[in-house]
Amino acid sequence: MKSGPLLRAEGLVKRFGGVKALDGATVEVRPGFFTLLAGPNGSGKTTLINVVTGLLQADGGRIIYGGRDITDLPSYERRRLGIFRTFQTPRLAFKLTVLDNVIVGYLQNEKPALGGWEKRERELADRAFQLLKIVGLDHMWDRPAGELSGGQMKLLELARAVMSGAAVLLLDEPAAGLNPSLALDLFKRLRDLAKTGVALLVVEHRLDLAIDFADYAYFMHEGKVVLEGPPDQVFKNPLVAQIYLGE
Ligand SMILES: Nc1ncnc2c1ncn2[C@@H]1O[C@H](COP(=O)(O)OP(=O)(O)OP(=O)(O)O)[C@@H](O)[C@H]1O
Repeated sequence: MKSGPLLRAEGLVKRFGGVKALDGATVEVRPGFFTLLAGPNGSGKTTLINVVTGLLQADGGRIIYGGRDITDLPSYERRRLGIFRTFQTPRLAFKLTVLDNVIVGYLQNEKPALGGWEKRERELADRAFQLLKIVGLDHMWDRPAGELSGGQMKLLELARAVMSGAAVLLLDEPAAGLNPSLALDLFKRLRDLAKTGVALLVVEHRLDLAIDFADYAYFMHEGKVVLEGPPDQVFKNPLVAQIYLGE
């Protein structure tokens, strides 16, 4: 059974002086779905993510999350409701272990009651370990996070975000700087993470690399969504080549 959208950004408009970075873009993300956001340089992908997280205020359109209009909510409120983004440079505690970095994600959000703490600790460690398995870092659980590679740090950050209660995760070019084989591995992990029920919206230039892993794709051009559908169909559409060639 397919679930409905958890978040819908509808008719978004964002201007920077004379530039319309977003010109009526509409996207939806669903729990359990890896949704791809592609398009050439300057097509508005990063701006869309910034508007959805509340880093930028939209000039038009609205954002509906879990049935609620969150267009005017500040970014920290959106985060509290479960809308997370990751940053280019992972924000980790490099001296703490990989496992503790995931657990810290939970503790940042909630302080369990003192009674029953030991049981709780066990549960949290189990949950954190499950997430590490999904992102392929379980074998590194007791190593300091600072020993991970760049790609692994990104995966750890995602596991921590899910542990912190992320329901929607927005990722801006997570595979930037990774060679194609590592990028494929990352996308496979992202697909597995989405399957746990989180809604992923991932900006990626290299549409062909993500095709086998994403469930749905949007293709943007000049602030608009010009194509959407199954990733392989979007990629095959002649408009994609035309737009990239015309860049
Ligand atoms: N803070 C800003 N001030 C002025 N113009 C901006 C700003 N941010 C983005 N723009 C402009 O808005 C348009 C969309 O930019 P955006 O960064 O969203 O595109 P993008 O698709 O993410 O591109 P890229 O793939 O290069 O990151 C571009 O023309 C860009 O120059």
